Amino acid sequence: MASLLPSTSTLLSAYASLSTAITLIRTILCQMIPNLMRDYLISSKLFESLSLHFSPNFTFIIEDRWQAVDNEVFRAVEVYLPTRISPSSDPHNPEQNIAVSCKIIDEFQGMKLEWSLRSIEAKKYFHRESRYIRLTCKKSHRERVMQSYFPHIASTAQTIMSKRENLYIYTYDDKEASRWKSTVFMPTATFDSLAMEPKRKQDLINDLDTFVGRKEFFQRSGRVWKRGYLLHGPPGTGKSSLVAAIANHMRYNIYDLQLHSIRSDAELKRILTSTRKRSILLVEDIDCSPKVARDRPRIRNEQEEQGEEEQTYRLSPPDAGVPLSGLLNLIDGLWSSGMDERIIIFTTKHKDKLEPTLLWPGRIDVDVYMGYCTPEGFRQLADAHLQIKDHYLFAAIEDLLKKVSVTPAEVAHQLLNRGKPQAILDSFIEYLEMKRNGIEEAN
Ligand SMILES: Nc1ncnc2c1ncn2[C@@H]1O[C@H](COP(=O)(O)OP(=O)(O)OP(=O)(O)O)[C@@H](O)[C@H]1O
Repeated sequence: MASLLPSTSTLLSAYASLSTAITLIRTILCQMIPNLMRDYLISSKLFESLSLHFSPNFTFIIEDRWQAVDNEVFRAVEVYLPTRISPSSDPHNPEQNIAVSCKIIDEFQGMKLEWSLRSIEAKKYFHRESRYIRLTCKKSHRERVMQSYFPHIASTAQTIMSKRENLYIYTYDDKEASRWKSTVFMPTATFDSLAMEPKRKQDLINDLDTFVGRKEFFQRSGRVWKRGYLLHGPPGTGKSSLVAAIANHMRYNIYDLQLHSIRSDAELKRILTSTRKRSILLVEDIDCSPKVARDRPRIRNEQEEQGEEEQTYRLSPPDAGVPLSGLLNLIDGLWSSGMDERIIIFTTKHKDKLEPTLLWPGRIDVDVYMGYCTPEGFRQLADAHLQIKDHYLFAAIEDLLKKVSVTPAEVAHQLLNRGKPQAILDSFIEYLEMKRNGIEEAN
């Protein structure tokens, strides 16, 4: 089994030259490597590279995780290397794996670079297999590797990732492997297909675009490079569709965080730190988040005092997740320690039920209300579903929409009926009239 750890004697003999090398590398990093790549390198455990003192070669070790956090350098290399294996490998598939132990030779600016992927089996059943990548080059090339080759890998990987066809949605799997599980996500919703008041839609798009381009602004002003959105409104008004449209627009993957499936703050911290940059952390229906977890002993005491049967208490799961406040505190702390370039989206059907702390400035930057279908929204939906921009029945429909609360989901459902536009619109008018009569009867 491969081991990352050199023997004590190797360590002692290598120590002097290694510490000099580390100082040198740090200097090179600070002076020559672009910010983005420098972040990558510093966050990786690159400085722990093992260099045999007398060897003409220098070996970098890049681990897949560093202090329980996914290593961005490892990720970039993982995306870059398949493009060096064969022309037939699909550069747009970020999940394409490199075989363990296979050697890949790359050439860059006259340097020969030898890569190989290794894995270390889990020693205990609750450990995970870890992987690391070795890059060997001539010792004399080490500086150029740091100065030019790693930045080249970072920019190539970033280009590939931004052009990739697939987006991924990650869900946390606490039963199988206690890690995020990815599924290809093909969002059909786009900003074009979304029924939303045009100005609000454009403002939102501008806000997202501005966010991407403002890394330096955030750094200069000492602010953390992240953006928080709260989407709220009744069911079926397009909150999930808007999340998909945002992911589509940004080409960001989504991490769908189900608070009830997390057992402790420590677990939450671990999985949050294993999310990747340029992604959306989605926390849906936050008004339903498990607030009871911390309060459970108190609830039990109250129940016991009230003489309720023990069975009532047992109906609630033994460990129903961490409360939203725990998530918020953790996110504040993590974001201020380098978990930047992320979007976090909260959704709720009941903004009024939210803990006021969630709405603190800095946590939510943009508040988006998704409401019932407006005449303008109806026109957008009719265009998307029936490919018609105008019709003599629109006036009657728009008039009814001002009197009846109908969600865009209901409208979309009605417009999906089969038949000619005339028949579909007639039947939609009937539907609206029935709803209006229902409301009037109830009144
Ligand atoms: N604003 C909208 N524009 C276009 N389509 C919409 C809109 N709102 C809803 N829809 C349609 O209705 C379906 C359900 O909407 P969606 O799941 O996005 O609503 P939601 O507000 O997230 O609902 P919930 O709160 O119940 O999760 C969507 O798949 C889409 O077809």
